Amino acid sequence: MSVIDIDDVSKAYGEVQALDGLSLSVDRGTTLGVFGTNGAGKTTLFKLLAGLNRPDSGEVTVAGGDPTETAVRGRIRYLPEDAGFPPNLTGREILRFHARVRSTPAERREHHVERVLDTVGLTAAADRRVGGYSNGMNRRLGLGTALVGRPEILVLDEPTAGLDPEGIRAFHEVIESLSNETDVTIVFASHALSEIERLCTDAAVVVDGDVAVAGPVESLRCAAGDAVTVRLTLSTPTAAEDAASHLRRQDATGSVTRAGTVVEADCLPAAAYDLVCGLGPDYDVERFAVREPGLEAAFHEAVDAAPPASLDDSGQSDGETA
Ligand SMILES: Nc1ncnc2c1ncn2[C@@H]1O[C@H](COP(=O)(O)OP(=O)(O)OP(=O)(O)O)[C@@H](O)[C@H]1O
Repeated sequence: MSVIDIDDVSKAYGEVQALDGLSLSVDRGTTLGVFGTNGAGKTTLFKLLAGLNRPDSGEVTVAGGDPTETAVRGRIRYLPEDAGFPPNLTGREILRFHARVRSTPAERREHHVERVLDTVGLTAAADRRVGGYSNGMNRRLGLGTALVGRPEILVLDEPTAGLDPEGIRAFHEVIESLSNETDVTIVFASHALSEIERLCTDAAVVVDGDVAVAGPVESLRCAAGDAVTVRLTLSTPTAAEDAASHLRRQDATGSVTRAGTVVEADCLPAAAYDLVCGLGPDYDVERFAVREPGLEAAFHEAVDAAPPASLDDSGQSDGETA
């Protein structure tokens, strides 16, 4: 059953058409990754979902109602890209405040705040002023505020942007446990396709204010084609060029490229290991790996298929501002 329905929605900022007839429906319990080019309209879409803006035309329905209505908005949590907090308050005080605003009963408030701190890994830093928090800690606190009061729908705008690998791992663990253990619906924007492949059941590619392609991650991956890329590392550039020439003569290979000691060849999955073995002992292959087609291929297909944005006299595309 769908919990988000976006029907033919458009939104402009002056001359800039940020969303252009976008439609999308999201089932309850889905973890949806939204990705696209810069300025494609993701943040604009998220603000509509969070009830912070209204569309110029079309309809946005979240949890059965209009997200600009207070009762519906209370079921949604939006974490913007640049969530900021009063620097003099501690993490615990900020979460307490959110718990109070969201009507968590007084007798359960402290316990709830404690649990949220634990979930986002901020227990040790709970009583420090957030002015001294690192960027990663700030992002985690932002996620914590979004989790207060057990929301039904989480809308997270690039929550891992600017985080170090440890911060990204901590965020991934929170999202994985939320999607495995609850039926919360999570919509998040990311430029990291590997993150979407790892965490999401579904993905949507937004291009020029519209959804270019959407569906289960697995289907998008399959639709992106069957070819795998075999990546070989040889001991010298000369050896790599010899191996590349050998591979180019094989019927099973598609495109073959070489850069330094690395050779990449496209082929069907079943042919990958035969190709490597076929190089035989004459070629000193130091390493090899097989990369499967992923969302990256689906993304490029969607972007390439979208009609080009028209250019104005200054040479800027009409989907961008200076
Ligand atoms: N308040 C605003 N005033 C004017 N133009 C805006 C405003 N907000 C967004 N835009 C424009 O609308 C378009 C869509 O912006 P939006 O922020 O939704 O894209 P995005 O996909 O989130 O981009 P990014 O990946 O770079 O964060 C862009 O051309 C942007 O410059």
